[in-house]
Formats: sequence, structure tokens, C-alpha cells
Amino acid sequence: MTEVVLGKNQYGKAQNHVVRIHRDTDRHVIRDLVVTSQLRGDFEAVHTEGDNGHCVPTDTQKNTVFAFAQKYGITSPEELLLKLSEHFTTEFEWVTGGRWAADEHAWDRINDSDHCFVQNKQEVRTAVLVTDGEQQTVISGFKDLTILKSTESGFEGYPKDKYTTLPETTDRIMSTDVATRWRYNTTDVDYDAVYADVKKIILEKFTDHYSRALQETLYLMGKAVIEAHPEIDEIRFSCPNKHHFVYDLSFCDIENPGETHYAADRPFGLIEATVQRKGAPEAEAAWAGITGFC
Ligand SMILES: O=c1[nH]c(=O)c2[nH]c(=O)[nH]c2[nH]1
Repeated sequence: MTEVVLGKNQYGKAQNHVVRIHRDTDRHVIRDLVVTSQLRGDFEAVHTEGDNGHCVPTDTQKNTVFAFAQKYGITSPEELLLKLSEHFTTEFEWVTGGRWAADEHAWDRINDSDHCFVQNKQEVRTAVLVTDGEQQTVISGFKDLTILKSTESGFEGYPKDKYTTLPETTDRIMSTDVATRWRYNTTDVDYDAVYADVKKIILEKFTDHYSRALQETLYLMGKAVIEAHPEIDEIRFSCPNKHHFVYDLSFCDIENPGETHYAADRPFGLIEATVQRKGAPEAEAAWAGITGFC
């Protein structure tokens, strides 16, 4: 007789798009989040016996997201996720943890208007909270932040074999879409302030050195973040190297001294790296479900 057992499981409502307008004063504030709630705990009978006695409906999870956005407001994505976790793990004794995630789309004021906004497409902010009993791990980040430096980047000194055609260069375009996630070692964080500072550090680091490889630049960015923020133990990057090739216009006798480029959309280099605080405990389980990082 073949025997089977239920393995790891979680369930909930994915991608609840909640737009909360804070209208306490005439100067409105908008927070635009896509929130996913997933519960973990004793859901054995739901799966193996068709007994829904423990099955908090995904519909209820959705309603709770919207109710909490209204009741508590949205101070930061991370704080909303912490409230949801606290609620589900205390309201239902068989819920021992879960995974809550949010993507935030930022809006900027139009001409400093109190109530008119233009969506800021610079980057999407990300937040994940994993609760396992008493253990809570917050991983924040962003994706799709496209940046480019038009000089102060090169690539040389690499090994060459019979398949190598790439010319060495000390002056090239370097461009990438930054995707990064950083893991906090505490939940006692001013999440919006740290987010703004980490983004600032990453952008500043991009500008402040001659880059010998995208790998070096990512490492310098990560190092600067860990050094500036004791509450962050680990930061990961996944960054395409968006190649820009100087277009050879010699066929029509036009000089092109590194000015007109062919921006190839594929293939692209894919550079991924983690920078960690030395000696800090790892938290691999919290990263499960976060795709696209090594
Ligand atoms: O910054 C770079 N890193 C690489 O690993 C690499 N490989 C390559 O062909 N060009 C580059 N550029």
C-alpha cells in the first residue's frame, strides 16, 4: 500500500490591490499596495479530510487586508504586514505563522498639489514578512529601478580563450534594472526612513567610483548598506547588465567615438550577489518564495 502524507502548505488571497487615501487633512496622502496574505499552521484536516473547520477563507483574508488599511491606515507596507500577521496568529489558535507580502507603487504630487498625483514609475517597493511562531523576519526591497552611467565603467583583465571576442574597454556604458532585497534583524524599524536611505545609498554608490565590473559595483552598494544600517544583516541583488554596443558606422564613413549605441534587450548579463554582515545568523527559510535571487 502506498502511503502519502501532507507536506508543507500555505494558502491565502494573492494580490489584493488596496489604495488607501489618508484624508485627515486637505493634503491627502496616497499608499497604493498589492498585498498577498498566506496562512500556515494546522490545516491537515482541510487537505486530508475535507474538514474546513480550520480553513479561514481566503475571502476573509482579503477583507481583513482592506479592513486593516482603513482601520489602521498604511504607515508603511511592512507595518501593515506585521498587523496582519499579529491578527491572524492571535485570532485563530491553529494559525502558527504565515507569509505576507506587499508591492508598493509610489505616487508623486503634481506641482505639489494636495490631491493630484502622478504615478512614480521609478521602482516598485517590495516587502515580505514571514512569521513562524515567535520568529518574525522582514525582507524589504525594490525592483525595476533602471540606472545608467555613460562613462566611468570598464571591463578588462578577464580570461580569454578561443571563444572570446569581447574587446577590453575602459570606457563603456553601464546600465541595469536594480532588483534588491534586504533582510532586517529586528522588526523595530522606521521602515519608510530606512527604505529611503537604502535607495539613496545604492544610487550614490552607483555614481561614486570607476566600476571595473557590475559585480564590483553591486558589492560596493551592498557593503555601504550593511555598514550604514546595523538593523540590516543581508542584502541581495539581481541585476541585468544591459549591454550597449557602440554602433559601427564606418560602412557609411561616419565617425562614432562612443556616442551612438545599439541597446540590446537580450541576451543580457545577469549579475547576482549577496552581501552579508559577517557572523550574523542566516535566515534561509524567510527567503523561500522570493524568486529571482541566487
Ligand atoms: O561588468 C561585467 N561583468 C561581467 O561578468 C561581464 N561579462 C561580460 O561579457 N561583460 C561583463 N561586464
